[in-house]
Amino acid sequence: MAHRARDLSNREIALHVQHLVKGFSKKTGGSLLRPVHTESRAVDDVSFHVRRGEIYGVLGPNGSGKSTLIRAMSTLLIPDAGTVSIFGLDVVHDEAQVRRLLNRVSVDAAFYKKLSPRENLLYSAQLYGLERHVAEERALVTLRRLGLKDKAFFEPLEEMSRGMQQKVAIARAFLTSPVVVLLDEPTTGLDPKSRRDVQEFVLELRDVHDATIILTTHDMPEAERLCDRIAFISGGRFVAEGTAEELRTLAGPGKTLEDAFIELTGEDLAKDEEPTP
Ligand SMILES: Nc1ncnc2c1ncn2[C@@H]1O[C@H](COP(=O)(O)OP(=O)(O)OP(=O)(O)O)[C@@H](O)[C@H]1O
Repeated sequence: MAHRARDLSNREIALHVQHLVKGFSKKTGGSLLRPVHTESRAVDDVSFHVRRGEIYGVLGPNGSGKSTLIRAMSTLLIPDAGTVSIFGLDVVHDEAQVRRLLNRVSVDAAFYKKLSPRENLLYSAQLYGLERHVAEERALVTLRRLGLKDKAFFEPLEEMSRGMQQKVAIARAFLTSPVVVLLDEPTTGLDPKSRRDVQEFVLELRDVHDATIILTTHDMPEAERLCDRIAFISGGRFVAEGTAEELRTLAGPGKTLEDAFIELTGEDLAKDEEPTP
């Protein structure tokens, strides 16, 4: 399951996050007319870099800041402080150029549910300025690769399982052949077959297309299988970073990645995990 660490030290830096902070204001008391708001940091001074062709995992429990981090990296949220750059381009100042290099896949992907994957993907292709036949061919190749039957391409999305919809979201993200891919919990809630299809696709993206991938997960075996390096996030902060082996070693001889996570964050990831169907 665990793979040997690859040496990526001579590769260029694809993504560089420096002292990133993003907070949200929440109503914590007061009255209807005089509410009291408190600012809490969902991402609290996070710094890391990812090299070209690397798969970097951010592992943390519910509410630890994973999605906020992904959204800030993908230009959807403006950081309160700190910077994110993709191949030297700043995600805030060079947003249009960054969007050509990067795409995000998340479970909250918006689709026209009464339309088929084909119709949804062709609509997105039009927004991206892609030619229809190029987009259709690319989407079909990705969906077949992810194990979706051709006939599902023409059925309404609302009739599809969550796993199938997630595969369509992945195919949409790849219409533009992004060089940096942000995958926010790509396999959460998927059945074992779909989970494996998605994981194999992620490895193929790295090996065949030289993509740089940042993924968030709750799933320890997934992080060990896919990621070159892993960061543990807790309360919006990175508490440790390294290869799975380095993180296990931090916890001591004979320890698992889960032991390391509990020891370093004081939290138990297993309590969040959705039962595998
Ligand atoms: N739009 C928002 N407005 C207010 N608070 C928010 C918003 N988005 C996130 N938060 C808060 O920020 C914190 C981090 O949330 P985030 O969704 O980034 O965590 P997560 O690790 O992705 O969780 P999950 O695994 O459940 O998706 C939480 O306390 C959450 O309530």
